[in-house]
Amino acid sequence: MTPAEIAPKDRLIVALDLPSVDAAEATINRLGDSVTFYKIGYRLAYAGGLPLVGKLADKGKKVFLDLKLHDIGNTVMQGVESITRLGATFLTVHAYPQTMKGAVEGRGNSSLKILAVTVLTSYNEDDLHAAGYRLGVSELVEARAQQAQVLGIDGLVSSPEEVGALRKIVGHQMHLVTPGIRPVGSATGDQKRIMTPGRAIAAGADYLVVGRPVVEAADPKAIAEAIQAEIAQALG
Ligand SMILES: O=c1ccn([C@@H]2O[C@H](COP(=O)(O)O)[C@@H](O)[C@H]2O)c(=O)[nH]1
Repeated sequence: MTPAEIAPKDRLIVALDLPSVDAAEATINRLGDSVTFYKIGYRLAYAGGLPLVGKLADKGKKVFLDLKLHDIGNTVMQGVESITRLGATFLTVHAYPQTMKGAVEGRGNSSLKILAVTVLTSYNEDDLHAAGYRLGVSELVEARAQQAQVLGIDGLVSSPEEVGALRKIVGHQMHLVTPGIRPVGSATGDQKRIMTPGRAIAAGADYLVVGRPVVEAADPKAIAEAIQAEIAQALG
């Protein structure tokens, strides 16, 4: 399936940033058939959440394993090789050349898709400067996208603000996945480069990652469905 063929509903990835497998399963049950794609990150993975990848896949759901790996190339390669057996659809690594090269080797011919995290959505120009980078956000995102493409990475994680420029660089061959999504009226939290769901899709994002606005809502299903409706409207 090309990114353009993804159904509006399947473009929402709900981040299960919850403290336990029980809490995650309760949220998954409340979301029911509405949500087809889940993200498991540090909080849940380190609270015993990795077996949930296979359980969700067995139920026909897709899983984005957001482990943001970064180590020497050989270690990344071996780690990714192990992760190919879990049943996830997407796995993140940080967009450093050795890391991306190792991840592509470890993924091999499996169905796992590797996403490179370009610049975290909680970073702005000052944060990058404080971390020792000379390039600004858009320059670094674009440079990393070019390296990722050459190395055979399957997709990119960026804020929706960079998606238009990224699409011009990588065309439709790579999945563009954007956290930093905030429906109108949602708290920003620690995110700095944000957009509403409709604007992110109009900018060209393939998938939107939404955590707190859904999982901390009084009615997560109603919020998820409202985001999916906004996605459908933006796709026209
Ligand atoms: O640049 C990045 C990369 C990953 N994330 C992850 O996405 C979700 C966003 O959650 P919200 O509650 O909607 O802010 C979270 O799991 C992050 O680890 C990101 O935000 N930015």
